Amino acid sequence: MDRTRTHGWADPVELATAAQNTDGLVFSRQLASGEQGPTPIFATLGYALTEVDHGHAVYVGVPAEHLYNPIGFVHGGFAATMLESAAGSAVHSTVPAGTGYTTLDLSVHYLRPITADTGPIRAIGTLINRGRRTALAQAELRDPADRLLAHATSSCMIFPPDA
Ligand SMILES: CC(C)(COP(=O)(O)OP(=O)(O)OC[C@H]1O[C@@H](n2cnc3c(N)ncnc32)[C@H](O)[C@@H]1OP(=O)(O)O)[C@@H](O)C(=O)NCCC(=O)NCCSC(=O)Cc1ccccc1
Repeated sequence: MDRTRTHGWADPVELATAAQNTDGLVFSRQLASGEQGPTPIFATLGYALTEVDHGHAVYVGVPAEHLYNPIGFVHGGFAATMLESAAGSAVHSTVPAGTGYTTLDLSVHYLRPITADTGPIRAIGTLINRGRRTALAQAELRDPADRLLAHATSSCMIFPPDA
């Protein structure tokens, strides 16, 4: 083996405790500023939350060799993971402190291959509908030329404090 990569991350239990006790938009902004994290999955794959507002979130990732599948390009799981994060954060930004949420489904369309030459990619998540118990969001994955690489829709379950 001649290729290696090292990375670090924050204690996931401390992160989850902070997430549960903090307003979703405030916590997401803390992740984006670096006040919280790095989140283990973000650090492991190499992407980060860069921008968040109510119902809107942007992640930036750098496709690289460590993300390749055995057939010569970036594994579809990387795109799906970034899209799930973006859609999930769009929902998370709308939940008050003490309210949990989790992804119920993720439907991904892969439109263009991603390689180490693609450059930094952005996953832009947008809230479509927010009910009391479920929320629907979408996310677009775009390359530096703003071409659509992949698209996802995702629904989330919301857990109010008394649920
Ligand atoms: C090819 C197609 C599926 C269909 O295309 P269509 O809808 O008919 O549209 P069109 O043909 O117009 O192409 C659109 C644009 O794409 C470009 N392009 C196409 N092919 C190539 C190429 N070979 N190389 C470079 N570029 C290529 C093409 O030039 C065009 O760009 P342009 O407008 O000229 O600038 C396309 O949607 C696609 O590649 N999606 C991404 C699929 C994907 O990444 N899946 C996830 C990873 S799989 C995985 O990990 C699973 C696994 C796990 C473990 C182990 C093993 C496996």
